[in-house]
Amino acid sequence: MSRILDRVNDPRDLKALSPKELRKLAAEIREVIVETVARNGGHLAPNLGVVELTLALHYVFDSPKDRLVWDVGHQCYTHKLITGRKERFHTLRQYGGIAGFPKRAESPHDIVETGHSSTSISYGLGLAVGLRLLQKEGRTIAIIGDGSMTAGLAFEGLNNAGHLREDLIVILNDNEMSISPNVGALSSFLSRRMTGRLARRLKKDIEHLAERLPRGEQLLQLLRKSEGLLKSALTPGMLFEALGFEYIGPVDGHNLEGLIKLFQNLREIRGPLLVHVLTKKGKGYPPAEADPETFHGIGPFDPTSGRPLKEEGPPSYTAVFSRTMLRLAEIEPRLVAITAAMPTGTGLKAFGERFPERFFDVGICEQHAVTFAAGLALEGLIPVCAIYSTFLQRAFDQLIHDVALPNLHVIFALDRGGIVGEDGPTHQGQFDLTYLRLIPNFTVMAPADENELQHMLYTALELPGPVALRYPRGSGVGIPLEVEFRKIPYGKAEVLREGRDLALLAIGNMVHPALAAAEILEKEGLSVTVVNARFVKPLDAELICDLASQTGRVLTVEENTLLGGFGSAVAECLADHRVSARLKRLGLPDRFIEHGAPVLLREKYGLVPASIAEAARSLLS
Ligand SMILES: Cc1ncc(C[n+]2csc(CCOP(=O)(O)OP(=O)(O)O)c2C)c(N)n1
Ligand SMILES: CC(=O)[C@@H](O)[C@H](O)COP(=O)(O)O
Ligand SMILES: [Mg+2]
Repeated sequence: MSRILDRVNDPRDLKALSPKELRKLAAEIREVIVETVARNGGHLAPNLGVVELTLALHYVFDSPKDRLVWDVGHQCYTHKLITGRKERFHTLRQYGGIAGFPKRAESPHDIVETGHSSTSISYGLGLAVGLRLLQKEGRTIAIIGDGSMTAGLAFEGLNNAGHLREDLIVILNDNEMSISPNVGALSSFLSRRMTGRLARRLKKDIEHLAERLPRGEQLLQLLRKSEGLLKSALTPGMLFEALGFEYIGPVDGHNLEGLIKLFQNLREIRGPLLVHVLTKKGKGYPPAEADPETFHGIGPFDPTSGRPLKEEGPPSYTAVFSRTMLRLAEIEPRLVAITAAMPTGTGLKAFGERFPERFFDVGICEQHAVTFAAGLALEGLIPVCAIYSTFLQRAFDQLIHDVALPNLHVIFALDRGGIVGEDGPTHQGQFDLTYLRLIPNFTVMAPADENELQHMLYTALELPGPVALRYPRGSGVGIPLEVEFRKIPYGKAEVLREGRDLALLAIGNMVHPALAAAEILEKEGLSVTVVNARFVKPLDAELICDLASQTGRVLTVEENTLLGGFGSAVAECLADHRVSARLKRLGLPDRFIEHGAPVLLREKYGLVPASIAEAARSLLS
């Protein structure tokens, strides 16, 4: 039987479909999404939750003339399927295939590249003003989740849009979930249950007050009459209306015909509008509905059972970080932990369960997380801020101004440093060594393996000022974890193997590939010194200069942009100490790294033993 999806090559094709056909299309789309994500991995639950919402938006609005801006963009699969990409959808997130996030190069329907949250309202407002000033036709619609709405940036956008009174429609996709259950006062405010309770409590308080006032009976009667008004004033609308938005909702985000009618009506309304849509994360696929956190972003799984196809292997760096935090918390009562809405991804969930008083999920608020940590440090606590490398970019000024300038002892655990893979350019942790290295007072470390990670975290507890340690996504190297914690000597690199011909200086997860490269070269009669640099800042200048003088040839390797990273630090060190040596730097080029399996990307960018050996040969020739 032919699918309705086969007849949809462009959003305009939706208009020819009956309500029944649209509902069937939604079911077909869910099937394709489940099947594809089960094979390739991806963001399943967020996408299953917005199938009807996406169809209704594309049915009513005229994309790309009307600008649909998806916040984060992790929920854009239905959008991709109906905007001419269904034939290539099976390549989702694979190297050379369709990206998991909106991508301008893929389609004119993808208005911006996204991956980081909470940008849609600001982007949308800019687009709306641009359309008006340049007298172009079109409406702007920003679709933002309740989790993403917790960020300051979203409120900066709302505040400005309410002031400008611009034609901007904000769709708040409220599923009461971030990746984990959504947190914070805003989340409670949005929640319908709280609204009812709050309304009842407020009514009781006012009645109590009225009883004690002169002419209180009259006031009470008035109050009883205006009960409906009071209730509506206490819906989430109150907040958005105060910010200058017309509030509509909450409405059922899975009632396709209802959504279509609503959007048709409000298409004609001008000014800033906020439509509060209630959806269910994982809708239509029972395992994802039951456990939306696991199915938020997932690797390949068995679609029948919903069970992940787990690969056996060493524990991940995240798991080792998680375990070490639990152990350190037992010996250091001042240790506290902060996550910006990523308790599971960063491995801090276990810490939160074991030490709820010492754990803080601040929402998708990296900037706040960093300054909040600074406040904790000012009072003498030792905060560990665990934030993915890519998301810490958000808090660059907070790192400099709020933490480093007052030289506060905050520890930054940067997970997902280097290549992350299938999430692509928005998520690669390719800049951290560079953006941290340039900040005064910072110590910047990267462990060679999971065992060194635990020792570095232990060491970080006693180092002065801000300390960052960055480690990669995925499995460790398989090095057994020593039971006793050990201090890493401050600013000291470690010589792992000695040789005459060349000094191979590696940082972080490039240390083991460097050792493997040295093995290859040894078989060819070339003798290489391999150094685990451990510190990007302070650099072990003495050792580096000695080795450069002895061998005359230095090869650096890092999984970071070559601009201003570890290799640059070595080049500066040699220049500053007037040591002349032939220097070659391996690392990521000055471009955004595309999506694809990490093993393919490392191969492509020359960060595997064979390429490191090849670079060493060319330096020696
Ligand atoms: C700046 C930033 N921090 C963290 C993340 C990781 N992240 C991606 S989606 C997400 C949850 C988003 O929740 P919500 O907006 O409600 O969307 P839902 O998945 O519930 O549809 C988080 C924390 C991110 N993408 N960007
Ligand atoms: C959309 C988003 O930003 C997150 O869901 C991210 O994809 C998680 O990445 P990990 O799978 O590496 O935790
Ligand atoms: Mg949500």
